[in-house]
This record gives sequence, C-alpha cells and structure tokens, in this order.
Amino acid sequence: MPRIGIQAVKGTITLALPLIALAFVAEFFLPAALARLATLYLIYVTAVVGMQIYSGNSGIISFGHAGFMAVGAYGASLLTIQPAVMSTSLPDLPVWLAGIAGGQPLLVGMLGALLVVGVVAALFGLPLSRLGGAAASIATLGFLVIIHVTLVASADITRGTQTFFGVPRGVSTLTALPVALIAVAVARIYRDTRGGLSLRAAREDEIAARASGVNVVRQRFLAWVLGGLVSGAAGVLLAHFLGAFSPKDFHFNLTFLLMAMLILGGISTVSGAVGGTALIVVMVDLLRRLEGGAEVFGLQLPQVFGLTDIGVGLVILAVMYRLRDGLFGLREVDERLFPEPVVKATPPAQSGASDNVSLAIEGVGCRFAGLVALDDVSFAVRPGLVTGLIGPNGAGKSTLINAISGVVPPSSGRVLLNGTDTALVPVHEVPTRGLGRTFQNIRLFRNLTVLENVIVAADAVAGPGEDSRAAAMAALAVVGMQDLASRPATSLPYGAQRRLEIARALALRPSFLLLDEPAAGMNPAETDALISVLRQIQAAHRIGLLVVEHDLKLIMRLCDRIVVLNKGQMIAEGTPEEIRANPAVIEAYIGKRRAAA
Ligand SMILES: Nc1ncnc2c1ncn2[C@@H]1O[C@H](COP(=O)(O)OP(=O)(O)OP(=O)(O)O)[C@@H](O)[C@H]1O
Repeated sequence: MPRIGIQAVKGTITLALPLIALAFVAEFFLPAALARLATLYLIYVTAVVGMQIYSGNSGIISFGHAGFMAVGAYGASLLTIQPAVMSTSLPDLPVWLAGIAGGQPLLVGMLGALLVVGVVAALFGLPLSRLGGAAASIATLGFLVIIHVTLVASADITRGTQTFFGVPRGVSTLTALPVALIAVAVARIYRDTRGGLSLRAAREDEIAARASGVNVVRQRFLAWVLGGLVSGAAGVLLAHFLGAFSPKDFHFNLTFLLMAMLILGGISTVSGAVGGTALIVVMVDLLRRLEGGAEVFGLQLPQVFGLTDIGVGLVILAVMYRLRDGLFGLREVDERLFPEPVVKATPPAQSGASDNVSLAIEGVGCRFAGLVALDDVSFAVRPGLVTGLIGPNGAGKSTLINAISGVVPPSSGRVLLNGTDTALVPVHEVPTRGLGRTFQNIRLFRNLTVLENVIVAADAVAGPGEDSRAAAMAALAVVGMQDLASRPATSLPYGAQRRLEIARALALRPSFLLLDEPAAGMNPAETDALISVLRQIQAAHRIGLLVVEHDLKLIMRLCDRIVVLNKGQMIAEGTPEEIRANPAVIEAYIGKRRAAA
C-alpha cells in the first residue's frame, strides 16, 4: 500500500478544485470554442502531469512522453474506430487485429491502450532506468524516435504517415475532467509516497540516496511506467478529441509544447505542471490568432509565420532567466498554503545495535588504475565502541569508508557485515543491513526539507505500518535538530548540515556508523556539540562508530580504539595511549605534524 499522507490529499484537493470549476464553467457557460480550449487544457494537463511524475521526481528531462501519447492514441483508436469506416481507412488490417478492432466504447479503448502502454513502458524502462542524467534524457529521445518510426512503418495498422481517421470524437470537457483529476491525484500522491520521495532524493544526490537505502533503478522504473500510463491516457483523450491524427502530431512539436508547459510551471511540482500548462495553452491560443493575422483595435496585423513557437520559446527563456525552478518553484502550492505541522518526537532511550553484530575488514585492497590506494587492510569495528581511523592526506581513509559501505568495491579482500560479504549485496542494501555512513564532502538532498532528508532513510528500513515520519523526528531529536525539520536542507549552516547527515544515517537504525570527517569545517563550539552527540549515540544506541578525522584532539577524546593508515597500509591499531606511543605512527603522521609546528 502506498503511503497516502494528509498533505498529498490536501494537495490533490487544492489542484482539483480549479480544474473542476473550469470544466463546469466551460461546459455550461462558455462558447463552444472556449469549451474546446478548456478540454484541450485538461488533456494537456494529463499529459504534462504524466511527464512530471517521471521527470519531476527523477530530475531526468524526458523527450519520450509524446511517444506514450502516440501509443495511447493509436492503441485506443484501433479499438474504438467506427466500424463503417474501418474497411476504408484500414483495408490491410491483420486478421487477428480485425477481430477485436472497431466499435468498442471509449472506456474499453482506454483500458486496452493502457495495457499496451504499460507493456511498452516496462520493456523500454528496464534498460532506461539504469541510466541517469543526460544519458537517460538522450535515451528517452531514442524512445520517441523508435515509437515514431514504428508507427510510420506499421502502415497496415496505423496508415503510416497518412491521417488516421474515423475515430469517434467523444471527448468533451466533462469526459476529460475525470481523467485529468485521476492524473493529478496519482501524481500528487505519488510525490509523497516512499517511492516518490526516494526518487526525489536520488534526483538531488544519487550516491547519498543509495547510501540511504534507496533502490534508485527500481524507483526510476516505477516512475517511468506510472508516468507513461498517465501520458498514454492523455493520448487516448487527444485522439478522441481530434477524431483524426497522424504520427507527426505526436512528435517533436508536441514534445516541445509539453516540455514548455512543464518547465514554465516548474518541473519539480504537480502544481507547476498544472499551472504551466494553463499559461502555455492560453498563450499558444492567443499567439496562434496573432500569427494568422488578427485584427486588434481595428488594426489588421500581418501574418507572422512561426510567431507561436518563437513566443513560447521567448517566454520560457525569460522565466528561466529569472526563476530557474519555474513559476511555482520547488514546493507544491499546498505545502505553502497549508504546511503540515511538525510534531516533535522523543528520541528512543535505547535502540539500535545489539552485541551480536559484527563488521570485519579482511585484507581489503583498492587500486585505481595502477595506484594502490589500500593494501591488505584488516581490522574489526566493534559494536558499541568508537574506532578512530586516522592517517595523513591520501592515506586511503575515505577509500576505506567507500569500500566498507560498498560504494567502491574492494579490488581484493572482503568486508563482512554480520558475516555477509558486502560486495555480494546491492549497494542500496548495505545500509538497510545495518551500516549507515556520512560523506567527507557533505551529500544532502539539498532541495528536500530537513525532515524529508531523514524520512528517506527511515522509509528504507520501515516495516509495514511503521511511521517513518515519527522515526525521522526521533533521529533529528538525537542531533538536536527537531526545530529545523521544515527548513530546506540547503538553507542550513555548515555544522547543522553535518549533523543532518548523521541524523539521516541514524534513521537507518544502523548497527555501525561510518563518519567521514564529521568535524571538518566546524568551529570549536560545533565540534564540542558534535562530540556530545556522538557520545550519546554510542551510549544510548550501542552503535559501533568508525570515525575518520584529521582533528587528533577529537580522535583522542572520543575513540576507544584507533586504526592508523599510511600510504594505503595499516601501520598501527590500538588504544589512544598505544597509538600516541607508537613510533611508526609518530614517524608517519604525528611526528610530521609536530615537525611542522
Ligand atoms: N576514484 C579515484 N580514482 C583514482 N584515485 C583515487 C580515487 N579515489 C581516491 N584516489 C586516490 O587514492 C588515494 C587515497 O585517497 P583517499 O581520499 O582515500 O585518502 P584520504 O586518506 O581520505 O585523504 P584525505 O585525508 O586527504 O581525505 C589518493 O592518492 C587518491 O588520490
């Protein structure tokens, strides 16, 4: 069951009310031309919202959603085409298809088409979801081209480049409305589900999302299929609104229009999709009139070829110049109007690891194109104790943290987490098996709130019916950040950002926590606060900590044991006193510092 939060319900209602009002006014009070424009708007809302589900949450710009509309349009039209014209328009229809084609009601056409859209989306989504960023965007362009070429080449079924006609024109404002409302509800609810939130986290930082237990590939796949189905439904509506169409109606021009609608409103929100679509539909209608040579205040304007496209392009340029996140920004309208109250939680008195857990590093080596970053490193991180990992710059500390957490698989040796070799489990499963981490260069989900940052991790380990929000608030309470819960992560001061990373890792309920330079960039007061937080975590949660730090005073104050690396090799392991007195350490590390001082 997806999580349907109060906020998502508020958001759906906030967006649905204006659509319902528009549809009824258009149907009963507006002239036919404007009612048609309102219908077209509702169809485009459905299409753009489908695109937003994938692009808005994953951050991957899609050129492919017009392709889903095409599949929906042709798939449904084959089922609903008027039997009287079928033999004329599709004389070469294969026998197996002729048996089921034609004469079906719109609803049957819609369901049949969505089945085909779902299969197509799943087949293409399998490889696509393994890609991110620009590579994924280019792949969606490939998807559009493949769909277009397939439609043109399948002339027996689609009439190729010729117009497909004879489709019953049964879509009015009141037919398009329920589909648009379902689309908006699906998109707004999806945004706040575990899947939607974790995909938004991966949009912000894929590595941190995986380290927080997010299966990025799976979430991208689900959003692609869900968004495809919604845009496919818009294609069904458009086909039955127009009555006749050809493959070029679902190609680059439509793609450009859909992208303009989404980008103008703001790709990150469903509100942006709904609002941006309204603006572009109105603008395109006005510009088309002007393009054809309209009369304004008695003055006959000349025809201007391409005015519509140029106008839309210029408006997008102007909005992007001033507002990079679009007119509606990064938060939904409902999140601004009716923010969910933050309910404080008490940190759990006793939780986390038991003593029956283990983290063993056995002969781990890492090579980067000939450079030996780590060589045969072996030690154990003990539950409930703080182990320090020190060494001069370039000693291999961060590489070791990456190897332990599965981000960089070891070239040799193995890391055993509770007896399981971490190299044999997917990277996103290592955190859910009890290993949290922070990063040397802070990796937060910058455009999510503080609370959302932590919920992503809490979701990854939450059982059915468990309240991730309360768990996340409890983790924030441990680091003293409950009051900042609704702030965007990016607005936090540096020390708070580091503490937030720790809270996010804690929300995984880890047995072991790897902290990569947690005090870097902190002032002395922030460092003291950090030490007391780490002590509290150690005492109350019995988590085994592995702390990489250059601040030797902090290491000596905090750690029960210390491991020293130098040039990729482990040169010492022992208590702080033993390390202080170790000649190899003094020579390789502490001695150098003293000499420098
Ligand atoms: N992805 C990579 N590709 C190539 N070389 C790398 C890579 N990551 C690390 N190295 C190299 O491996 C060595 C160890 O780097 P690492 O960052 O682990 O050291 P460190 O002890 O954490 O250093 P610092 O204290 O400066 O952060 C360095 O020589 C570094 O340049």
